[in-house]
Order: sequence, then C-alpha cells, then structure tokens
Amino acid sequence: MKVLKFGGTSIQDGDRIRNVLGIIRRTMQDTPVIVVVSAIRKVTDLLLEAAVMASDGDVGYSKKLGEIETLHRELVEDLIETAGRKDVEEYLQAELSELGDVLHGVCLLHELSDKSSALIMSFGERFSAWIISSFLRQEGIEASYVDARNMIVTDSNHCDARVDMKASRKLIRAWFKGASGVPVVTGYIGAAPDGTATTLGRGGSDYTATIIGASVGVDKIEIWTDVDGFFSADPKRVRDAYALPFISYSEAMELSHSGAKVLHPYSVHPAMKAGIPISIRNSYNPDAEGTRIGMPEKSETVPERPVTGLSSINNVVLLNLSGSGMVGVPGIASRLFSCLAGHMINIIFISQASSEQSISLVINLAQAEKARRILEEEFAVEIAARQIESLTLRRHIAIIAVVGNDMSGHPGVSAHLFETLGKNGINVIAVAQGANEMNISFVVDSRDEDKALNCVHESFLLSRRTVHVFIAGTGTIAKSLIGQLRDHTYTLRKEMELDVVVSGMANTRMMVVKDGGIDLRNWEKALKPREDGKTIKNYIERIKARNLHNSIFVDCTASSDVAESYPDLLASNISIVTANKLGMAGSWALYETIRDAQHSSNARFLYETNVGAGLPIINTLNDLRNSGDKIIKIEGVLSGTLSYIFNELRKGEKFSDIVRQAKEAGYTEPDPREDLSGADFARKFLILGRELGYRLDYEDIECESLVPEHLRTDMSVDTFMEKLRSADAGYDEKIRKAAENDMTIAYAGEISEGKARISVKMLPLSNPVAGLNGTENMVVFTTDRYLDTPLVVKGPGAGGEVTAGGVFADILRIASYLI
Ligand SMILES: NC(=O)c1ccc[n+]([C@@H]2O[C@H](COP(=O)([O-])OP(=O)(O)OC[C@H]3O[C@@H](n4cnc5c(N)ncnc54)[C@H](O)[C@@H]3O)[C@@H](O)[C@H]2O)c1
Ligand SMILES: N[C@@H](CCO)C(=O)O
Ligand code: NA
Repeated sequence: MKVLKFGGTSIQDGDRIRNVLGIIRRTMQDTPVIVVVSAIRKVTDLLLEAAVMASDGDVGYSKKLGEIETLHRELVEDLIETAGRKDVEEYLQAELSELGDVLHGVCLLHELSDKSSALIMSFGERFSAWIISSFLRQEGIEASYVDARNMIVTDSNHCDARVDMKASRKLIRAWFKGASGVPVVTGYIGAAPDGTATTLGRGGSDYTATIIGASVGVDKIEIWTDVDGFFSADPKRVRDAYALPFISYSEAMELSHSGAKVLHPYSVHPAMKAGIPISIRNSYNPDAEGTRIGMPEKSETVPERPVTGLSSINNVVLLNLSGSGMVGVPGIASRLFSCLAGHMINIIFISQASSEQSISLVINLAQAEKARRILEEEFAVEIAARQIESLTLRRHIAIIAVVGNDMSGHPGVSAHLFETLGKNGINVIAVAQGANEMNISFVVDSRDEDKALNCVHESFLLSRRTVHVFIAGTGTIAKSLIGQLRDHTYTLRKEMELDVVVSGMANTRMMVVKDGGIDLRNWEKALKPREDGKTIKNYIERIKARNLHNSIFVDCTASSDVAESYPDLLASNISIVTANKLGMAGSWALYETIRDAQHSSNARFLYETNVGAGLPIINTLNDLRNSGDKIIKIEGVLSGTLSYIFNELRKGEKFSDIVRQAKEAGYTEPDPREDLSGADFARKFLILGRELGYRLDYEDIECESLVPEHLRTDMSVDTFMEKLRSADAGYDEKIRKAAENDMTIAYAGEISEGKARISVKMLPLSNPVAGLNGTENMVVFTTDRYLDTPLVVKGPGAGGEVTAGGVFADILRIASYLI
C-alpha cells in the first residue's frame, strides 16, 4: 500500500487533477492507495487574507470569500459531469455558508483567535478533498472523503499543533481497518482534544501523509509536488543545483529544518520511525525519478562526498546576549531559553563559546521585538548591575546549513568549508555544529547568502567549479584572451572541472554585466553603450553589487584609473589579474596601497604579464628569491616593440614603417610613444626593482628616449606616426655606421644594486642581444647560484596571443587557489 500526497500546485486546476487521476490509476495497478491532498493552490492564502481582513472589521473579506467560491465552482464545473454536479455543489454551498458565518463572526467581534483561525484554514483541505473524491468516484474509482479531524489528534496550539501520535495512530488504524477503496484525506488539519479544528503548520499535509502512512504501515509514501525532488541546494539560488536521487532520513530532516521547502520538517520522523521510505515526485514530470528518502539500499553506491546538500534560512535575526557577569553563573542559559519558550518563541540556532561571555541565538524576524522586550524584562536586574552588558539584535542575516551523513568522522570538512568561505571574503558571524556532525550551520550577512551557497556547493563537488571573470578593456589583449577562453572552455571543463565564466566586460564606451556568463562567440553584440559616466568606478560598483563567488577582475587596459581601483577591488575580496603596468609601476604611494590591500585581502593579485608579457619573469624572480638565492644583476631587453624595431632595422627596413607595423601587430602600447620613449621598458624595470625590494620611483630609472626631440611636443598618435618619417634617415645612418665596425645597436638595460639604466647600446654582432628576433625579450639573471652561467629567460615579449596566454595562466593560478 502507498500513500500519495498531492500538494496545491499538483491539483491547481481541472487538468492537473486529471493528471493526478492518471497517477492514482497507475499506482493502483500495483498496490492500494491512500490519497492525501492539500488545499487548491492560492486557497490557503485567500483564507488567511479573508480571516485577517475580517478580524480588522473589513467587510472586504467577502470579496476574498467570493474568490474562493469561484475557484472551487469553476473546478467543479470543469471536473464533474452535469449528472453528479448537484450533490457536489450542495456540499460546497453548505461548507461555504459555514465559512461565511465564521468570518462574519470574526468580523463582528474584531477578533481572530487561533481557534477560529485554524477552523477557517481547515476549509481549504475540506473543499479539495471533497471535490477530488467526488471526481475519482465519477471516474469509476471507489473513493471516499475522509476528514482528518476524525483521526489526527493534536494539542490545543491551534495554528501550529503538536500531534499526539499514540492517540492518532489508534484512531487511524481503527478507521482504515474496515475501509476499502481509495480514501481521500484532508491534509494539514487535525483536531484538539475538545474536537476543535487545528492545523499542523504551513506545508503540514506532508506530515498528515507520513502520520497516516506510518500508522497504517504502508510500503511507501509519495509526496507529489512541482519540483523534481530534494535539490542539493535551492535551484533559485544555486544554478547548478540538482535533484538528489537519494538522501537519508536524517539528511532530509536536517535539510528541511534549515530551509529546504520541499518537505515539512516534522514529516520525516514518523516515516523514519516506521522505516517507510518517502519519495519526492514531480507531478509535472512524472518520469523523473524524484528523491528517495530512507535507509541506503545495499546496491546503492553512496557517493564519496561528505556533503549531501545545503539549505538556508533568511528572515531571521541573531540575538546576542553578552556580558562578563555571565561567566560561570549557572542558570543564565536556562532562564534565557525558558523565557523564550514560555512566549512560544522558537529558537532556530544556538551558539555559545566556552568563555561563556555570550550566547547567540537565531529566531524568526517576526518575533524579534517581542523577544527583546521579554528578555530585557527577564534580565532587568543583571542589565542594571552590568552583569549583562548588551542584548543585541542583528537583522539581515542568513543561516546556511551544510548537511551530510558522511561528514561525521570525516576530518577536514569544516576546515575546507571555512577556508572556502574565507577565500571568498565571506565573514562568518556565528557557527553551530551538533555532535552528530551531520549539520554545520553558520550565520552570514544576508548579502552573502547566495555567494556562500554557491561557493560551498562547488567546493564540495556538488557542481562544477566556477570562476567569474570581469574584463576591463576590449582591445588587443582582451580580444585574444576572449578567444583563448572560448577555445578552451571544453578542455577546462573536461580536464580541470572548471568553468571560467566571463560575467562582465567594459571599455570606455560600452559595458555588459551578465551573471550566467556572456556568450564568447557573440560578445561584441552583448556590449551595450554606457550611459553611466563611463568611469571604471561604475563598472566596479556593479561587479561589487553582484557579489558573485570566485570573482576575478582582469585588467586589459592601459588606464591609471583602473589601476587606482585595485585597492578597492581587493578590499571587496575580488581577485585581480592585470596586464596593465600602471599599478605596479605607479607612484610609490599607489604601489604601497596596492601591496597593503593585497596583504589584508583574502583575494589574489597577479601581474606576470607586466614584465615580458607571457614570459615567466616575475614568477622566476620570485622563485629565485623565495628559495633563498641572491640576485646580483638583471640585464636584458624588456621591450617587445624596441626589440622588434632594432631587429628589423638590421634587416634594412625603415624606422617609421617598422613602428607602424609594430603598432598594427599589437606589440606597442596603445600610444607607441610609451614604447619609443623607453617609458614602458622603464616601468618593467621599476617593477622588477620593486620586486627585488628596492624603494624605487619612476624617476629613479635612467632611460634614454628614442622619440626624436622635435616630436616631443603635444600631438595625437596619428600625427606623431605621420611625422615619424623624419627620423628614418638618422636610424639608417646609425645602423650603417655600426655595421661598418661589425657592431649593431640595441636598446637594453640592467639593474644592479638598486640602480637601473636603459639606453641605446652599441654591441658586437656576437652579443646574444644582437641575435634576437621579432619581439623577443631576453632577461639575464645573475645570482649567487647562477653566477658563472646566468639564468636566461628569452622569447616573444609582446603581442596579443602571448600576453593573453600569460593573463589566462594567471587566471588559472587564482582559480586553483580559490577552489
Ligand atoms: N600588447 C602587448 O603585447 C602587451 C603585453 C603586455 C602587457 N600589455 C598591457 O595590456 C594592456 C592592454 O593593451 P592592449 O594592447 O590590449 O591595448 P588596447 O589599446 O588594444 O586596449 C585597451 C582597452 O582598454 C580600454 N580602456 C582604456 N581605459 C579604460 C577605462 N578607464 N575603463 C575601461 N576600459 C578602458 C580601451 O577602451 C580598450 O578597449 C596595456 O596596459 C598594456 O601595457 C600589452
Ligand atoms: N608594448 C609592450 C608590450 C609588452 O608589455 C612592449 O612592446 O614590450
Ligand atoms: Na611575464
């Protein structure tokens, strides 16, 4: 035998009820069924609204009553054939008029007791069970209407009644003993010892189903709803949450208590005690397996994940009672809890550290002010004597519960959990874990609720790990990066189980921010003109407001404004990858601010492409230093553009043509004068020098400019490029003269003892620098360990693809730190 419980959405109209008929018929082919129904969708809300209006003396309640009537009449017209309709309508009429009388009474008295409220609410299930049982009979099923008030005995807490299982079991067994056919039972309601109607709390029909199932001893209880089952997390908050095929009774209890609304929290207990499995099924998708709740079967392979699912509760407040006078004083906790219990205030979460200086509780928001008032009265003496220093309420919080049977005895779960939260900059306000070790609950600011759920969901392998990338700049480097990300999506997923989602892009004119990720095949179309002042600030504000987990800001601009915003980003725990040198080579003040922000943030900051583009120069330098080597000297060529220029000059090309080619190929800075003046090279030396620990400013780097004297006035890039021809003859001459002596010219520099110099050098053709090609950079590290034969890093040092590759590698480095 099975109990089938249908929720309000599964019976919301005639078609849905016909669908339910199909489910019942199919089940009956194998086994007898007991049906439990909720009220039709919306009816419970309408009843509540009508009751509240009536109690305010607002006669408008009759309009609500009218709506309730229409809803049910339409259902009867749709489902019940003319011949049988009269009976059903008469019943409905009688019930509606009783309901009208009760509401009228409430309206006259301006008073809504819990007793009348429960009575009013009971009509919803009474209507639906009557209509559905009539419909089933019409369709040839021997169905009967069963009013649960005759079998579920509760206490007299009318609106959230406790069930007397023993008494109920007796009545249920007696009733079902002689019964045949399909009973259609009203969910949600019961009766107090004096016979008055009570309700089992919101969603209580699930509870009805398991109470009846357990009392009768059925084989299975099926809860039919409008979702595919118990999800690993709320799918509205966690995109990749999925329906769990199986969870244990205790996991179901932990999850439903901490906010998962699939199942009424109390309903697991009767089924668990009786050892009856519960299935959560979707009446809109009956082919889906749903979630089975029970004891694991032998054949079932339990996944090797310690965490099964997550849930969260908001609309709650954190109440904190603290004071040094509480230490070692027995009875404070007892009075605190008794006082709240005496006023029917339910405690959702408790935490007290062993110092006993404070006790933290979470209660429902609706009861917060009342709790404060009664506790201030209760502890008035202690407060006056300063033994209790404060009683505070903190709003806008959420409790997150991390649940799993296999967490117990599995070291490292909480370490991993809190590490994940920490790296994402999520502040944990309070923590509670019971000794059964299957639920770790913690309190966060409600702003971090979704972020916490998502990063924890991913970090416990419940879904693929994601990093959210926000790109600034859409020029050469950004374009190559987007192409590389697009081409490697599949490999990253397959080999690293990682999704790099580009969630935002902005340049000076356009912007887009999109949670689910921008389609990288069509990103140009996704960009929308900016009407927001076009500053990077607005883009960053939007990124901060999104508060997505694992966020990385990728700077592909050459803008100092963007570089100046790094401290703000880091303070918001957003990691940064930058190709832009204006941060690390900015003023000493900016450099220090960035470093400080980096140290106090849990986010990461990487800038490998600042020096030598994709070549591993900064990482090499740091590896040498961190492993205890002493760097004596760094020499070499660190401008891709200037390397390219001299390499091409040697081949006999014209200076201005070469500069133009370098610009078109994406080697130069947005303004090529940055390269020709040596500024870009100098910045790289400045960065290396600072990396070595020297307190250097830009002015400390001696550097020779290749911008001809007469072109150093203010002019546009285009004009400059045009006028550059005038320098061609001079360079032809220099190269020719050098060649006569088996020499060549190149632009190179060195750093040693905190001094950095860059200049045009006359070098023998045998010098390795003279042998460079294209945009090749070369860095020569002379160190204690690499003294006789220095360590050389050499390769292309400019261009979209190599630079983007370096940026990409930094993104992946941060991803593997974050997750
Ligand atoms: N080209 C290379 O080989 C190379 C190598 C290493 C590092 N870099 C660095 O990469 C950065 C980008 O170089 P690029 O060649 O792609 O330049 P680019 O001129 O092609 O692109 C720069 C982009 O930044 C945008 N931008 C500028 N200021 C902005 C602001 N305030 N807010 C938002 N967007 C802004 C522009 O609109 C443009 O889309 C530079 O800092 C450069 O030094 C380049
Ligand atoms: N414009 C730079 C790009 C690499 O930082 C260069 O030519 O070296
Ligand atoms: Na590099």
